[in-house]
Amino acid sequence: MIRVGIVGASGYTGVELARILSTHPEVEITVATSRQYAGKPLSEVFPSLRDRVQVVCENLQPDELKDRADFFFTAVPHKTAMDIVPPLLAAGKKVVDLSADFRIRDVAVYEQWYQAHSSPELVRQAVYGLPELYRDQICKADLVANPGCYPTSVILGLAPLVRNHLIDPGTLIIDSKSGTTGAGRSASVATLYCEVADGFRPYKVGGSHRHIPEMEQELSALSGNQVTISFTPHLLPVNRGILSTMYARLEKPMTTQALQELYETTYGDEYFVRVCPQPALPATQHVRGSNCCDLAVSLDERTGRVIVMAAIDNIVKGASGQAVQNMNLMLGLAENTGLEGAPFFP
Ligand SMILES: NC(=O)C1=CN([C@@H]2O[C@H](COP(=O)(O)OP(=O)(O)OC[C@H]3O[C@@H](n4cnc5c(N)ncnc54)[C@H](OP(=O)(O)O)[C@@H]3O)[C@@H](O)[C@H]2O)C=CC1
Ligand SMILES: CC(=O)N[C@@H](CCC(=O)OP(=O)(O)O)C(=O)O
Repeated sequence: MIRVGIVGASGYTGVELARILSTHPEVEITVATSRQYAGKPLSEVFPSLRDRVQVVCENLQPDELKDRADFFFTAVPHKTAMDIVPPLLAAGKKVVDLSADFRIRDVAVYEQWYQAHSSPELVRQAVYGLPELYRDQICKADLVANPGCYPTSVILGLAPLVRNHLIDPGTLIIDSKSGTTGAGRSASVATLYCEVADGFRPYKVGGSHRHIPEMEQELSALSGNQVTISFTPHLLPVNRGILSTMYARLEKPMTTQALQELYETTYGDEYFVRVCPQPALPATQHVRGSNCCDLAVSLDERTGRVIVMAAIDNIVKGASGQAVQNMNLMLGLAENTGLEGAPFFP
């Protein structure tokens, strides 16, 4: 069995990693960290893990952690991971970092949106962990930067159109909605029950969300030209799920059938990307608890705009499930090991 460590096990992505890894046939969780819950079994912090996960939370520094596992997930806030990852890599461990710290290849852009980077040399070494785009590099990587939740839905949704220059990127509008687990488990007024339940609101409007540079980086790489997007996130009164709806003007007229064939051809061999048959549309409840990304493409013939819809579970394909998918590739395991389960519905 491969020994796996979860750094930041007491957060929402941490508990989801523990849940997925608890039934993974090739790994065992040998260490889990949390400062607040040090000394407590993880199954006491999350009773959902009772009798399934035995590990006890510890408050450990990276130097104390490194001999306790062969493979690490860092599921801590951005700006924190950049100081935890380097000693683990120096000790010869492989790491999937769930934060944003190693996702942005241009350090100056990272520093503009986040803060000064303490390990810029590792940014160059990191591979962006979207397996459907970077599978070969991920297989050889020691450090994988797991994508953000919104970018996972958006990049998978737009890749076929952008790569083939079928849309005018200047007309791209991305409208995304996320469940509240996306905001993490720390207490804050914005995520109190009364602030979220029974309502629906946009936030970080006007190009201020920090996932914008990540999406632009990947869409620009696919296009070969700079892509600049309009992106508005919204907070849904549900625990899990992201639905992104993306609009752009087609460069030349296309039929719905041609668009459908493009998506089916692009993703036909992908286990986790499911292209909905026409006229079905994706929904967050159809991917819940799974590593699936459901896509649909539609044509607005009146305006010449194409509409792409993508649904994921933000803490599975948007975080911990994708992190395990990356681990499987990095360890030479079948990519879907431990992730084969169907979504749970209703
Ligand atoms: N939630 C989501 O849908 C997604 C999250 N992500 C990213 O994954 C990472 C984890 O997210 P999430 O689980 O939601 O966050 P949470 O806030 O729920 O959990 C954060 C975890 O990190 C630990 N932690 C916090 N600060 C520190 C620190 N300074 N040193 C060591 N440990 C620390 C916390 O435990 P303690 O305070 O007890 O030490 C906790 O276990 C973040 O970078 C986030 O941006 C990425 C995609 C989607
Ligand atoms: C609903 C909600 O608040 N979502 C978070 C994004 C989720 C996330 O974890 O993004 P990173 O991995 O890049 O930190 C937000 O908008 O900031």
